[in-house]
Amino acid sequence: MADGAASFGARLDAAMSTRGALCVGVDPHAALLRAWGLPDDASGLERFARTVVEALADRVAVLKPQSAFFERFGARGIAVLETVVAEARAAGALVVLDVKRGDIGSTAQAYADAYLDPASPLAVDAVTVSPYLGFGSLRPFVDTALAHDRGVFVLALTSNPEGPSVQHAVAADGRTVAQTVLDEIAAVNAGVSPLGSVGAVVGATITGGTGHDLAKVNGPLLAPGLGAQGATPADLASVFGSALPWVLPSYSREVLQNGPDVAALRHAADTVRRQCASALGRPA
Ligand SMILES: O=C(O)c1cc(=O)[nH]c(=O)n1[C@@H]1O[C@H](COP(=O)(O)O)[C@@H](O)[C@H]1O
Repeated sequence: MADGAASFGARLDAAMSTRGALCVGVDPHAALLRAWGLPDDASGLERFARTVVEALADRVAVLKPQSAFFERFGARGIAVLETVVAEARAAGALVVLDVKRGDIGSTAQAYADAYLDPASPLAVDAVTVSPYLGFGSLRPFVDTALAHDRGVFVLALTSNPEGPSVQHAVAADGRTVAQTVLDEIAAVNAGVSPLGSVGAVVGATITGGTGHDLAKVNGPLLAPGLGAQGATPADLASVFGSALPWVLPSYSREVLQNGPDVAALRHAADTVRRQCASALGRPA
């Protein structure tokens, strides 16, 4: 454990206990900026993202900005992202930057330094990463995260319909590609209590009993795909089975479409948090 702080897994576990299991994505789609009456430029981006932070950062466990929506405004967009990350963390939310990185090891280290070293201007609590250059290529992310009490969420069973063509492919030893990813995560998290700092991304849309062993991951299971992509809290039990205690449900558009009214954003987040709590068997 670094810096005398608690591990990301421990901080997330505590946040899910005190604030409830909910991640809200900060996804400033152009269409949402329009719907909020904002210009599709860096000033509109800033108003949008800071309103979400004002509404939700003091009450939800996790905020998850989607990096591309900030990057599309260049340096000004990145400056907004830095502000949003700092304000969200100051208000007590954990920040997971959805940036889906993955590269050869030497370059992966530079990405890890950019997002997971507290000395970086863009340091966050955790990032999303892609294992499809081989799980071993993620070692710099995992090592840097653990050294600084940060986390990573590794794409395993993504919510998009194209995912299974790669992730359900069967490797030489008979496991699916996704199961090999889940097993690698489990190995990193083995023996860690209360929760490992390496999570898996498992879409709530992955219904139909895929037979993957999620319970032994011993880390958080980020579950996007709820709301706008069609999955509902009622799907969580069949997708996650005995792994329900580790599920972190994630919504973006379903909540964001209620802005810019702060009270309406709070009400929407509270509604989905309660619906998910009931599905996950957590206190409301
Ligand atoms: O890593 C992610 O966050 C992610 C993984 C995945 O499998 N599916 C998925 O939708 N996401 C992200 O989660 C968010 C979903 O947004 P909504 O569909 O509006 O709730 C987007 O920012 C996606 O990029």
